[in-house]
Amino acid sequence: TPTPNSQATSAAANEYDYIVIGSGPGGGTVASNLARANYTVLLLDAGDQSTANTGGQYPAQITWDFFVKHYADERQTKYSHLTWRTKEGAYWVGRDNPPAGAKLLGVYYPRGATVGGSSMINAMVTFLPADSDWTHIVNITGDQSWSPANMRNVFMKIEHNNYLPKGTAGHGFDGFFQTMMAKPSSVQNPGLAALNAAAASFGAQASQLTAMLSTDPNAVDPNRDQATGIFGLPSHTRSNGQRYSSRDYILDTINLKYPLTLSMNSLATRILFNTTGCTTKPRATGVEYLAGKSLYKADPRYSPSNKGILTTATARKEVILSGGAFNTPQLLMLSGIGPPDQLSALSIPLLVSSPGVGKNMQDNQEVPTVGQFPSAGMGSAGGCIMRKTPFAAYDERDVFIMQFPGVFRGFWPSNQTNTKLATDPQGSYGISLVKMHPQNKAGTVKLLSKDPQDMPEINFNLFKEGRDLDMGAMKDTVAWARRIFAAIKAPAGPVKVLEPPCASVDANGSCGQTDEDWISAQTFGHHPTSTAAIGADGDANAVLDSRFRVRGVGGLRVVDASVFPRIPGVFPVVSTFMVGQKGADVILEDAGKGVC
Ligand SMILES: Cc1cc2nc3c(=O)[nH]c(=O)nc-3n(C[C@H](O)[C@H](O)[C@H](O)COP(=O)(O)OP(=O)(O)OC[C@H]3O[C@@H](n4cnc5c(N)ncnc54)[C@H](O)[C@@H]3O)c2cc1C
Repeated sequence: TPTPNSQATSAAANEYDYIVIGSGPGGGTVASNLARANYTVLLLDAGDQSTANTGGQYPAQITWDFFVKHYADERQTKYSHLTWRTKEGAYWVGRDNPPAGAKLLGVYYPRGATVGGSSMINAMVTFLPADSDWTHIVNITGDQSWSPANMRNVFMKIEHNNYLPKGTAGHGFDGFFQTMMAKPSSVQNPGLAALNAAAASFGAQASQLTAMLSTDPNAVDPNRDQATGIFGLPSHTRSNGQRYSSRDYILDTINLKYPLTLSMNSLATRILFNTTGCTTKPRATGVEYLAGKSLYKADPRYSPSNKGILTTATARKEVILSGGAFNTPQLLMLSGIGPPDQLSALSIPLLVSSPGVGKNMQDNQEVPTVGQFPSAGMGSAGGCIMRKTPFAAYDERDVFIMQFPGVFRGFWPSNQTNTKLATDPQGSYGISLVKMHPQNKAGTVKLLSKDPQDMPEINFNLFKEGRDLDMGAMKDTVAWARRIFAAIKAPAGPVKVLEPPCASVDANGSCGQTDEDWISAQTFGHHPTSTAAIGADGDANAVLDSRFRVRGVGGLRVVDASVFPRIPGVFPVVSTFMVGQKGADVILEDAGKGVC
């Protein structure tokens, strides 16, 4: 455990140049960079430095268990892996016939709550967004520093590439963010059969497969966002495959004796303001937090007797909020910045009317198409597939696909007690689609109480907006996956398609409305973004300006996955590390200018 750096605490106790709340890819990067510029920084995280990461599981030591809604109506009850709390206090997962007296919690949605945030529990896929995601920010704000070319420079600045020859265009080799892409030496069935069928669907030959699986999807290429087919899959790992997260960057910064103080087990509860600190608007002056372990109710180890010790810290310059897409809007609202109706309903004094806080939430929707091979096989080929469907919103590729033995149906607590929960038969194989560029921006994070230890209500309101495009692309890809399975012949095949279930598939592989109902019930996600978004001057829903400043106050910025007006690409983590870097750069540019 690192000890606070002696330089960090200056004359006044608990007073720093900057205070950063949350140590994920956004906050961990911004805090480390500010400290590396020799400013004193306090980094608060509600979690600690436990290392219980067993790959794929979500251990209590490092995870917050959120339970979310996909819909506000009865469609919510159709998901087959709903989580319930039994009378005895255990988790029970399933849809039908829960134990008598069990209470429906919702759809399990884990988040990393530890030093390193969700970059400690995520799947580490490192996939740059489309250029148009950056151009969108330029278009709405006029800030050219968000141009795709400049954001590529930001990526090159942070990246420490471990898989390409040094000097490869568009990549960085001297940054902190470790990336790696394994190149397959051999591909075996059943993955080989699935990939060969996929390659053929793009008009490619089986002999090209190994080369395609080694193709860098993050290469700088003007046609990248149109390119479809099979690619390699980079991850944020070291050259030996070990996870690299913002925790590593934070600990390196501390070990190098930069003035970064890491305060773990510290749940921020409110941002403190001097209401006339910037003459006409309030100025953030510090943070109130509860010191103690497992204080948030999403922490599976929470106990009502955990009250914590109320503590304050002062920021001489600025406070940076990086709690992630659920907790950043919660903390803004607890601090009086948010939709006036919600705050007044909970008697929270309104500091700034900001109706966009907790709105605009987006997620990349996933769903597997499940086939059953005649014999079980473990041969996995890795890599990924990109498609462009007729429903592409921005005339760019719009669906990402992974395929592997076994089936990924989303998340549920591993310590659940339903012994009858269906398991997949031998030979099951999932072709999992991830819908990128979702058009639905109707997700919300709303306060349920003014108690900072409570979880907010999280509702993705799926398919409420842009249904034709989002659902159209997902249905189109399910039909494509059925065609892939149908193309696999002996000896690897034939493959029986189990899901989505269908009595009568049409010639194209579609099951029409039945597919639509299945997708609507069984889709899931884990990339929430955009709940405190950057937007144009004059847009009432723009919580931030293009320099991450919270509108209506001085001395407060948001730097995390909440800031994106549009969810970036198919996997948000690399974009969030980039935002951490960009955030630190603009804060340092502004450091001499005063915060008002
Ligand atoms: C299971 C899973 C798999 C994923 N897989 C991928 C993937 O393969 N590729 C990809 O690109 N993305 C993936 N993601 C998403 C990605 O990890 C996130 O988008 C990213 O980590 C968001 O970074 P962030 O800084 O916004 O917030 P987070 O990483 O969520 O970090 C927020 C931090 O803030 C702390 N915090 C919150 N509230 C408070 C408070 N009040 N006081 C103090 N501390 C607080 C939390 O403890 C946490 O450490 C995955 C996410 C999950 C959960």
